[in-house]
Amino acid sequence: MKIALLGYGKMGQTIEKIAVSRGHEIVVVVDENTKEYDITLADVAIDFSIPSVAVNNISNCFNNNVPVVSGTTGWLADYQKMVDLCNEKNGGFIYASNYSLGVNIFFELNQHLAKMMKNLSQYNVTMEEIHHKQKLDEPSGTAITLAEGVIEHTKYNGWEVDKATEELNIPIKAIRSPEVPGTHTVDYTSEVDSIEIKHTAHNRQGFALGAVIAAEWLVGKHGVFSMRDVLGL
Ligand SMILES: NC(=O)C1=CN([C@@H]2O[C@H](COP(=O)(O)OP(=O)(O)OC[C@H]3O[C@@H](n4cnc5c(N)ncnc54)[C@H](OP(=O)(O)O)[C@@H]3O)[C@@H](O)[C@H]2O)C=CC1
Ligand SMILES: O=C(O)C1=N[C@H](C(=O)O)C[C@H](O)C1
Repeated sequence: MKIALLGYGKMGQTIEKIAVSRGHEIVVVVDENTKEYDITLADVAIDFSIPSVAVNNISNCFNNNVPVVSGTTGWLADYQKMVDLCNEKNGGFIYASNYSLGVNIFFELNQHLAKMMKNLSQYNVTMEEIHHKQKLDEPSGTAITLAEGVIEHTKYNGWEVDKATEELNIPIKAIRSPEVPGTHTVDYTSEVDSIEIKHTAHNRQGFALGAVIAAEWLVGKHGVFSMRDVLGL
């Protein structure tokens, strides 16, 4: 498979190693300094860039009939626009806030726990995400997905960073600490006890492997998909 890497930072470089080890070829690499590139050289594009360019990168793929796996976070206000463009162009698209197998299992666990807590109004939910200091967005995309999972099944109807000013918003604490690849905690606390679920990434390999597996899965398909589709969860 010929791959275009849109974004060649911490993730782009990790993805390159895993993709090559699985027999794929990197035919396009794009970073901040790239002036022009031919996306049509690739069978699939993998975008791990920065929030301000993600929409442009993804649109360029759809406009050139190249399926795209998007891992960039912090641009989701435009997600529906990209879904519409994908459908209009009959393209192939996967966005996931987190591509690691472990986090996708954690997402399922989070939803299952939220369903069980549905009627237990004595518990208040709080979340915490910890990431390296270079991260541009907060809260993390993963924390937003976790919050959406809780909101779907409980009394909560929104989220806020740090402190919640609305009673039914989930407060998400975003901590920045050197070198942390990504740690997420969901906590239910009552007067008498707490229930906590936590995922800790030890490095970026899980994210990168998941993104390459998603790209392998997407080639030849048309439509908008998720990691649940890829992993058959
Ligand atoms: N979904 C998931 O599983 C995961 C998502 N992420 C997300 O992926 C994104 C990238 O993370 P990470 O690799 O750690 O970040 P980095 O800052 O290490 O890398 C970002 C890259 O984007 C490049 N870039 C800047 N402008 C452009 C442009 N116009 N077109 C293409 N690339 C550009 C930068 O170029 P230059 O180096 O020249 O500045 C850099 O190579 C973030 O949004 C992060 O939240 C991260 C991990 C997992
Ligand atoms: O920026 C990162 O590093 C990460 N970003 C993703 C997010 O925002 O959730 C995924 C992972 O936590 C690492």
